[in-house]
Amino acid sequence: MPPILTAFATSPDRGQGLARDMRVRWALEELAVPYDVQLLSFTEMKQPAHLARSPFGQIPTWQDGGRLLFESGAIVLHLAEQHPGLLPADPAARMRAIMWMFAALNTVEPPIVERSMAWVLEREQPWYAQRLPMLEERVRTRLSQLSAWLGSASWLEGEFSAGDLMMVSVLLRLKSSGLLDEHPQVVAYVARATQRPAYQRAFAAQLAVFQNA
Ligand SMILES: N[C@@H](CCC(=O)N[C@@H](CSCc1ccc([N+](=O)[O-])cc1)C(=O)NCC(=O)O)C(=O)O
Repeated sequence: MPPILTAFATSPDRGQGLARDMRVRWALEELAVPYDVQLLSFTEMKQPAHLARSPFGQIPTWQDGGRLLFESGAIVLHLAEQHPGLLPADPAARMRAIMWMFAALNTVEPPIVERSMAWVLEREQPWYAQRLPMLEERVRTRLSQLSAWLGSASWLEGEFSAGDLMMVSVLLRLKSSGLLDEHPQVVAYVARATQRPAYQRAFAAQLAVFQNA
């Protein structure tokens, strides 16, 4: 029985690949690991059967035989440890690639999500107009720092790794914000990654869910 990834039955992003199952799908395609998808409604995600998979009632989760994981970062790391292709063999280089996964999730993603969620939840509030510049400045700071590190390099550390996959997955949430466009080297980095055939296959698969919903 193939491993099972859980995902939204009807993604709120209309198939634009912003839900966090997308980064796991991308890793699976890069590693050529076959998998099935179990689509869940918002209601199903809060039922005991799914809470047993994710205590937070979220997607994605990963079930492979007796192994059960939640957290997209943990799932991608597990897959990258189990299959060659997303982490270097050299221990020092491997740790640097994993370091960039943490940087994506712990340093770059938080201001991006905070800005995005403020729009979703606070845009009608009187303080939103005053708060937005501060939120955007925090995102700009990380984009500037990332751009400075990248320079004209193709990837964060030589070869494409799970660190790049996670970083680009995080940056894509800025796709419609205009903030990325202020950093041409970051724009080129994201474009380079999303032109990868594995990304294209993963994107098409999750878009098909929305189109067939
Ligand atoms: N840290 C966890 C976070 C998982 C998570 O946020 N899951 C979201 C879906 S991806 C987050 C997401 C949702 C929608 C968009 N969008 O653009 O529409 C983008 C990202 C979820 O299950 N939400 C339902 C809930 O919390 O009840 C991980 O990385 O796996």
